[in-house]
Amino acid sequence: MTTVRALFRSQVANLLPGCSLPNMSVRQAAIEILNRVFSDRIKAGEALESIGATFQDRDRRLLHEMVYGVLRRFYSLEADFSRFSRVKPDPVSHIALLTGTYQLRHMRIPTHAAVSETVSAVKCLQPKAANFVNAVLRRVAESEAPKKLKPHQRMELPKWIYTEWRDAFGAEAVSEFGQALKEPPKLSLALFVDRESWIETVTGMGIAAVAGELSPYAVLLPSGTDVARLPGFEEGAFTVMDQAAQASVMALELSKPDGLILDICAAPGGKASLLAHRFSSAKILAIELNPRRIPRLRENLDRLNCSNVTVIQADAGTLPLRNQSADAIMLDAPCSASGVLRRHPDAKFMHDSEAVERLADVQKTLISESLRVLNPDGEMIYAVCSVHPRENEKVIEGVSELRAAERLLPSESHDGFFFARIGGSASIQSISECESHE
Ligand SMILES: C[S@@+](CC[C@H](N)C(=O)[O-])C[C@H]1O[C@@H](n2cnc3c(N)ncnc32)[C@H](O)[C@@H]1O
Repeated sequence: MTTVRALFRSQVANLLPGCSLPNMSVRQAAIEILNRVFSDRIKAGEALESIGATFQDRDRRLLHEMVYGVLRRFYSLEADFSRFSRVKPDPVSHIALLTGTYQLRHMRIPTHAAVSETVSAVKCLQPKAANFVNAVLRRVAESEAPKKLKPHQRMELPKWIYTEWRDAFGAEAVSEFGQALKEPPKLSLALFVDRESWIETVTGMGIAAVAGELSPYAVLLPSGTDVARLPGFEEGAFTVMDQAAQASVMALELSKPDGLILDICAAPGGKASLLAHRFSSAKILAIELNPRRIPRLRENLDRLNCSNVTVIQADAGTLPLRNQSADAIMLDAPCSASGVLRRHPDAKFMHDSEAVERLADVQKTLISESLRVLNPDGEMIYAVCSVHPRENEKVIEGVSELRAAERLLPSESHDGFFFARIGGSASIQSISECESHE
């Protein structure tokens, strides 16, 4: 299978003198960031944070829109310009054509500027390709967007994801939620103060805020709302968290109000903060493997006034805890993030089908280790922000004492999410054992 990464692997842009930071143009920076995402699997947010920091506000917003726009619309953009290119473009030209076509089709930038500025960026990065990119973009500008696209291009999904979802959920359902995945999401908050009066205050400021239906803590605001300007930000009145993720925390039951809850795979702390507010008499242990993510985790928990949470750095595959010592567990396992593509469209390019298999193995290991430390009277939630059946029901196939499982497919008002409630005395039968009993 040709993955996007294989296509871009061969080349990282070699910058010419005068083309590097701080002289980089917005288009050049967009090409550089996208190249890092496609070839090095650097997260778009991280690349934008480092390269984007050198730009003024207006240019930074433009850069953000170009990068995320290309990531969201990659497949239709590629189908569009490919009609006018007889040769396979080199990596820099490929990304420049995606960026130029995005500006022409989806941004209110005059045609002349979209083409010439993109070509100038190519002159810096790959001078020999400038004429080619210029010629193709001119043809795109003179033509209409293609009327016919393949289903995976229409849904802006890699072909393997489209096929897997079509087979699992049906073409109609995929086309419905695929539409939601293409658009930037609403801002979803978990609010820790009185919801009704906060919504009233925000509505009074001219911002349309509504209560979310999946969690009593959820509030939805228009996409692009500036979080820092909302009342109570500094005081920790809320955290940004999709309402589907909140629903997974709301599904957890704790039999002993002052019991010990483990929040496994905790950074940056969204679910830990909701657990802390929902179970204010409980002791919560937030466990995170990656030491680089721990300062942000602590900072968030401090801002959100979660004094009942202790953070530890540990591998959830071998927890430093005694058997049956926890009363409840929230396991938010690492996954392919296929349910949050509208928020993180770069996730389409980070994982291939084989990676999903490897992630499913990790998820099973973490469930098994969680069950070791869980009290038989307690319960755990297994949660992932992916809707691939291989990371959902397949992972829990051999688990006994499965109390409930829910998959929320992405929609306009929430991300895609899966969570399962598992009883503390559950055991795991391996898949091969299940098969041999059939
Ligand atoms: C989906 S994110 C968790 C989001 C978090 N629960 C929240 O609500 O904000 C997954 C996290 O798991 C961490 N992680 C991955 N493998 C882990 C392991 N073996 N043990 C502990 N943490 C792990 C990652 O570093 C990452 O921070």
